[in-house]
Amino acid sequence: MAEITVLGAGSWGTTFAKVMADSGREVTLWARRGSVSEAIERHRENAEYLPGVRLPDTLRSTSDPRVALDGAHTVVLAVPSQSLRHNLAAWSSLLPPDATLVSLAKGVELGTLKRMSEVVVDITGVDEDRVAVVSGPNLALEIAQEQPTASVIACRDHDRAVALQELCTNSYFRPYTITDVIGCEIGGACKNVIALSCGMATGLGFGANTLATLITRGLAETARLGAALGADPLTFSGLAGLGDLVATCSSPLSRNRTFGARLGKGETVAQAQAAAQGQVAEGVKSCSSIRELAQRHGVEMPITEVVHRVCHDGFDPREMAGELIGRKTKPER
Ligand SMILES: NC(=O)c1ccc[n+]([C@@H]2O[C@H](COP(=O)([O-])OP(=O)(O)OC[C@H]3O[C@@H](n4cnc5c(N)ncnc54)[C@H](O)[C@@H]3O)[C@@H](O)[C@H]2O)c1
Ligand SMILES: O=P(O)(O)OC[C@H](O)CO
Repeated sequence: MAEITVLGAGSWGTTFAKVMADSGREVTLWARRGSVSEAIERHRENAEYLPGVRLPDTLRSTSDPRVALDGAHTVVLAVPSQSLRHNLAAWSSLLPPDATLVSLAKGVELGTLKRMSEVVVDITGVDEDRVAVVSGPNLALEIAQEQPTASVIACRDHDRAVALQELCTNSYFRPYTITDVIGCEIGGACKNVIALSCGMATGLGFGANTLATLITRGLAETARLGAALGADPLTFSGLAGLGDLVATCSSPLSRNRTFGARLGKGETVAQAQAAAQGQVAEGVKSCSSIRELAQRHGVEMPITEVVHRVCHDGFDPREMAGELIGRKTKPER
């Protein structure tokens, strides 16, 4: 049906489909619910996720994955991390041979502790050179409003990353390429957990010093995990590391930061979950898988540890500061 297919019509899937359509490409967006694809076709709007954003006429939408995937040379996966395996298993036989598979999800799978590109390889059996990852300071609504933004495309196959870069470069979206898939994915997954901690700090009434402390030490523990997994340390000072961390930890648009702020103000996890209205705050689940991954590799991640305890063990966010500040003193690096 189109040269590019985006599977998942949430905030980011819809926005990334718009980015590629605005880059002059034919894009089909698959939505789980027929009502969403019909509304996009009829009204050029995905009102639930991006109210007020007009979608380009060249962006088509369907709820039939067979129709969506027919003839695509690039398939973009835009469903939440913990549902990727299940969804991809259903789509696997429909994937066109040789298509580039692009992951937008930022998380680490519970149980397997795999990054999203590893899940893609696991399910489809494709060579890892065919899998690309997009990450960076990319709050969907700002990009949908065409605010200037940069991003990173990571793929072990540099030529494939450049080809994808050409497909999604336009007047408001500037993607860079890298080959460090591990660093890109670890940066994207960990920043959600650090954003939860920043949200908690904000909800508790703490100011800029606390936020800067969490962002900087959050970056340090993310980079430690990345190094243990074989990432390039420089990736963490780039858009998929520091860039995404700063955007997510500072913006009220971030679902993770917002979720954390609700906890900091005294809401329960269930209340914060209900307030999210089905939109995914990936860090709530990934704090557990990242913590386990860190333990497996002997990496210390104290902020992730505390976030996990708040989200899953009933730890009171008001105790968070004492817990982190009261740790044994040590050199900065
Ligand atoms: N929203 C952003 O600003 C943004 C930016 C960059 C990356 N991301 C990442 O992109 C991924 C997708 O995020 P999003 O913002 O589009 O999420 P979202 O919550 O807005 O929507 C997710 C989409 O997946 C569908 N979905 C939800 N659960 C599903 C399931 N179990 N099976 C099949 N489909 C399901 C929803 O119907 C929706 O279409 C996440 O990993 C997120 O971290 C989001
Ligand atoms: O809304 P969040 O917290 O899922 O963050 C969105 C993007 O990942 C920011 O880059």
